[in-house]
Amino acid sequence: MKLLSAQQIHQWDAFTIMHEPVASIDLMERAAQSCTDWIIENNLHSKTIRIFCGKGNNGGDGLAIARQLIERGVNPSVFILEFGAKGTDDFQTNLNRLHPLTTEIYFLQSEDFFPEIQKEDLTIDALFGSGLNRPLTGLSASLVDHINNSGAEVIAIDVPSGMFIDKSSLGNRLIKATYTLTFQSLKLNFLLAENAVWFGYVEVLDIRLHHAFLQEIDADFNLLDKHFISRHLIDRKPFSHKGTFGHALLVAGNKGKMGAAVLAARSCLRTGVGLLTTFIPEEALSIMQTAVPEAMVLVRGENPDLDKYNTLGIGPGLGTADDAVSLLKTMLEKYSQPVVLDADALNIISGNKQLLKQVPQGSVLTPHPKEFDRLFGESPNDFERLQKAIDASKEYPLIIILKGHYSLVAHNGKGWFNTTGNAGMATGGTGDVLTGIITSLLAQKYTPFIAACIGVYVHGMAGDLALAYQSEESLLPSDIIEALGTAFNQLRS
Ligand SMILES: NC(=O)C1=CN([C@@H]2O[C@H](COP(=O)(O)OP(=O)(O)OC[C@H]3O[C@@H](n4cnc5c(N)ncnc54)[C@H](OP(=O)(O)O)[C@@H]3O)[C@@H](O)[C@H]2O)[C@@H](O)CC1
Ligand SMILES: [K+]
Repeated sequence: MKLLSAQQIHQWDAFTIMHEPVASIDLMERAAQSCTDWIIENNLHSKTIRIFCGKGNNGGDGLAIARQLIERGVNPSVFILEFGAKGTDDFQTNLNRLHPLTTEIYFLQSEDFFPEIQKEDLTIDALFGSGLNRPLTGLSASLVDHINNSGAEVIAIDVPSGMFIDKSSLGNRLIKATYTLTFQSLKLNFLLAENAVWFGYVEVLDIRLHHAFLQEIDADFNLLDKHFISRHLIDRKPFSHKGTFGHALLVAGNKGKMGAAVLAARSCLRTGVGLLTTFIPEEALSIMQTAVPEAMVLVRGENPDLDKYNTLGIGPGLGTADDAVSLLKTMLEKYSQPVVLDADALNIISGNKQLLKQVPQGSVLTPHPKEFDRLFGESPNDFERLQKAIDASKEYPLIIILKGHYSLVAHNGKGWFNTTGNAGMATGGTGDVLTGIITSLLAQKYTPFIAACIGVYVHGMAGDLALAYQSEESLLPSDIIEALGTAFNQLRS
């Protein structure tokens, strides 16, 4: 699923108007109707409702919602923010349609006109939508403060006012929404942690924009979906044998950090690798052989023939001491197939940036935001970090997974967001599980990009499935590993 920029969203609107065809005012009516229906279905219409409108089409939506609520026996009051601009045509038409039905329409020319809002009221924010082109100031900003300070629940129409769709809103004056009803599809702004406190619960309302438009446009960002993942799973043929599914070498673990190696080994095996060898410190031999009897073990100091392996997974629990640094250097010098680099492997590279150039083409890096910043430099906000990940995927022939609530797979200058997973997964060890999964997929000869996509998706999906018998508090990385089987079964069904 493509994620569109603000400009593309306006083009989609125009495309639908031309090709359905539908009049612009009727498309607004449809959008407003989906909001009105949602408000009634969720039983929010019994509250005192105050609708705040700008004079663009977002405000037009607000006016249409007001009329539709009146037609359903609800009596909202409407407040129109006067900020000098002339209303759009559809705003004006809806204002004309509303006038005969109510006297509760007020124009806000200064703060003196702001209405009192009780905590128990419901406010609808239709001030600014995707047409926002600069941060809010003056009267608009004061109105946003007034609404936020009331403590009343807020439904933001399309986007919380003050929030940009496709650039950072950090430091902007923003409506703090309880719910955001956004039209047709998720947008980039809803995928970033820095915006999460402002948009509340997000519901995507289908307003039947023309699907043909999506085939025509090129999007920089996409959402991974189940269909895409299922389509790329390779069948396990009846006559296959363990050699068919590759041999992975997992370079992981150090004193006090063998748990990371064990988790990565177990998730690698549960993802279907044919053979797994772990390359661990000698003193941890019995830990690994006991915890993961399915894995073979080589101990550090031995000199493995790397050509035997279809891929390497390097990093979980490795540490960053000198022995780990020289081990990573040797691996990168000797091995030329795509590998997975995580955790301490990334931290070592941050301290030895020249190593980045030695990482084999097609390798998958899985940094969390802090690791990413150490590798590629700090960013003032989430949008810039995202852009840096995209830029790095152009500069280096690598796949970069920027981990987060919606992890981003950056490849060849484009980004794919993962949609599975939950807050319970924000705990130590889940990254090791992901490394094991992707290492396994690479060994099975998935292309690195597909391995990264399937990896993040199935990892999050297993985390979601594990919530059937765990809570977000109690979820452990081992539960994710246990649920991998169900996740793969569901993806193949
Ligand atoms: N596409 C769809 O799917 C559908 C979209 N629909 C709806 O249309 C909405 C988009 O409407 P829109 O384009 O008229 O823009 P909107 O956000 O109302 O802003 C209005 C004007 O405000 C101005 N302005 C900007 N920043 C400002 C600031 N800081 N302070 C003060 N003024 C500022 C700027 O004008 P300017 O001042 O730059 O001339 C801008 O043009 C969309 O979110 C959705 O609700 C549905 O009805 C149908 C289906
Ligand atoms: K809004």
